[in-house]
Amino acid sequence: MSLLDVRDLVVAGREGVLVDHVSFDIDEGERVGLIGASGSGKSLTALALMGLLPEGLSHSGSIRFDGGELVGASERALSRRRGTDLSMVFQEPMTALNPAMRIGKQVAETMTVHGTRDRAGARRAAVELLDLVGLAHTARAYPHQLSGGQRQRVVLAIAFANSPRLLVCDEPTTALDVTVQARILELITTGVRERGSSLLFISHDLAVVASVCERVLVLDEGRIVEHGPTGDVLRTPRHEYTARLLAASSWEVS
Ligand SMILES: Nc1ncnc2c1ncn2[C@@H]1O[C@H](COP(=O)(O)OP(=O)(O)OP(=O)(O)O)[C@@H](O)[C@H]1O
Repeated sequence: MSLLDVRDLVVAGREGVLVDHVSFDIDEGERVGLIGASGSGKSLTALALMGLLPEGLSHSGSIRFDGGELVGASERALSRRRGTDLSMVFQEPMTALNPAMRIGKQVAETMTVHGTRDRAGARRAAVELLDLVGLAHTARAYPHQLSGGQRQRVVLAIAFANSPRLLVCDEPTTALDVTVQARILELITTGVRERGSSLLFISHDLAVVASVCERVLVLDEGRIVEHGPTGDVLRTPRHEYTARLLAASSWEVS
């Protein structure tokens, strides 16, 4: 059985259908990329999985996580899942951080809120997690005192705090300087590998997807038009849309 099994996911708003009968699954420990042009429905697919769709949008279909149905689950059940079983990293780290709280406390709170550690244990674990992302000295800093890349590393420490079974990353390096992107990608891949977590990785950057993901899904206007092992899809795209995405990208067959 797959860890995540999405069947016929539809996300709709007042203007119509935005994600159109999307189906895919992710196995335990598998790293899957979701690519597609701007507006193709990548973020809405991810937000639906997390139970975080913006107001005015609704979803239907089935999202089974470890056998349990998430569509129609109570907000209480979903928020219990978020931060423990499921974790999400967004493009802009400031959206995930509390500007008025010290970094160390934010990381520790992820664990105390979900009851995975007591306060003293969470404090110790927070220091270790920050150390792992190369930020041991920032526990007492506030988010505005850090660079964008450092903030995204804090977000990763928080995302990994409870060893999620599925990490969803939505363009996690797009807002960052090219020089720090590689570091963030490395932290994501080692983080999921060490914990045996699965990964759904959204990007419009095919080179990044090729370096991180074993399998890829291609979304076009809300529909999955192609999927398969990353190398196969990027080397010999079957769908004309994927070929166009490739032509527009800097990714080169190696
Ligand atoms: N809150 C909303 N209400 C109505 N329509 C929305 C809302 N959010 C997104 N959309 C529309 O849904 C479609 C898919 O959006 P989505 O953000 O999932 O695209 P995306 O593939 O993630 O794009 P990008 O790469 O630019 O982030 C777009 O046409 C977008 O305009």
